[in-house]
Amino acid sequence: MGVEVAVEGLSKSFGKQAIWRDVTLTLPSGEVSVLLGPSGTGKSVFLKCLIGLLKPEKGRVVINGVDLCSCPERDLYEIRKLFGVLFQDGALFGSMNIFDNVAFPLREHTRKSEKEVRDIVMSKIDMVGMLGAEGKLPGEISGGMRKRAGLARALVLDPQIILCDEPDSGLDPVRTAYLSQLLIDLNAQIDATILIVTHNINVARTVPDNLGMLFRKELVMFGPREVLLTSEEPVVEQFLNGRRIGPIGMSEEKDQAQMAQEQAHLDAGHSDGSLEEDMRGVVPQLEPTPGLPPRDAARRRRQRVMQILHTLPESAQHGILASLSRDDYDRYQEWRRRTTGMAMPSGPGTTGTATATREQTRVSQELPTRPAAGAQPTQQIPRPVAQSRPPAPQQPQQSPPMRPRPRPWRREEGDQ
Ligand SMILES: Nc1ncnc2c1ncn2[C@@H]1O[C@H](COP(=O)(O)OP(=O)(O)OP(=O)(O)O)[C@@H](O)[C@H]1O
Repeated sequence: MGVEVAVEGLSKSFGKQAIWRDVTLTLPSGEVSVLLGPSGTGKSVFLKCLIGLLKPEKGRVVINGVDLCSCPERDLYEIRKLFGVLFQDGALFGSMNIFDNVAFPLREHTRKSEKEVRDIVMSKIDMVGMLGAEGKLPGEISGGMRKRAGLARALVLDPQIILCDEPDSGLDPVRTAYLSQLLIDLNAQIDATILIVTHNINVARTVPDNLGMLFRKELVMFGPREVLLTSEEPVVEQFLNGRRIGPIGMSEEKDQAQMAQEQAHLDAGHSDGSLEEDMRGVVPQLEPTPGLPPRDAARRRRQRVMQILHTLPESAQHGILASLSRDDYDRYQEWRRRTTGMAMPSGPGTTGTATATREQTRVSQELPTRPAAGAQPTQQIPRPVAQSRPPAPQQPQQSPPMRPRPRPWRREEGDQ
């Protein structure tokens, strides 16, 4: 299983330029997380700090009890072996064929025989669906194939943590969808902790268990995907919908005068370049391809999130509950009544949602029989960014009864 990555109070600057400060988040073991953020907010810098390529001024990155920011070089070397990194451009050696590119880390860092190297390399090339292309040079294959070759190379040392820097950059929407599926399939097969940095909204909506965003040199939020996907923070709404109207400008931030000018332009009936449709809301998460094992991380994550459900904003609770089957909902309801004496918010629990899977049918055995000691949200709860709004209710018993939001993805009767 992948390992947890705990980031505590991390701050990074280059000279006088602060990139971000006081970033705290946890990548839960084996789960898939996505980090969003406008260009230049320091997402790539964050990945480099996680792997110890850049040194932050403050804070800790703790993996297996070792702080990468302060440990001796030899410990850092060992910890780095846990990582596989997919760089933005694939970072393949142009003069080597795909086989040799993928074999490179094995030949550099292990003493495996050529027979062993061949077996491992071919299995990873197979995993990313590139059998037959191993003799080609990077210049002879498409951008999407280069990404997959880069992924095969990232996998070759059996990493427990995989970092992907904009895996979709330069790919068309269809290739991006295939790559998203590949990442979920990989997670099902190897249960590695995965962090993806991207601007791609479809990837953000459909791939991760957890979702976060960097903006204005801060981590705006990080937590279960439903929190960000249902957030009303202006920066999140603007980013997910790709609007010009909002706090993000061409050079990251705008001043009030520019915001007023753009609003007047919109009020005058001009388009701001976005679609009418609101891209917020929880849509079904990708499932592993049929025939692959279910994702263990999804089961663990469900259990974890159900324990912190009452601490999440109401709209996120709706999104989470809506994805449960009736049985799962009833089971959780019973557990909650038994352990807290509180009733669940009303709403979901109809059978056969689109996210009800063979795995979800097992959840009834998996929900906790008692709350985990000191169960806390593992991540930050959203903070107001550009505008403040009343805080979401923290205790379910204080919440008004919830009405389920429309669930366009709910399965029709008769669907499998
Ligand atoms: N080694 C470096 N030395 C000085 N400044 C750097 C260095 N690396 C990155 N930066 C600066 O840090 C800032 C954040 O860069 P980064 O590449 O992390 O942004 P990003 O969010 O990944 O952007 P994009 O989405 O466009 O890829 C930029 O202003 C960049 O110029």
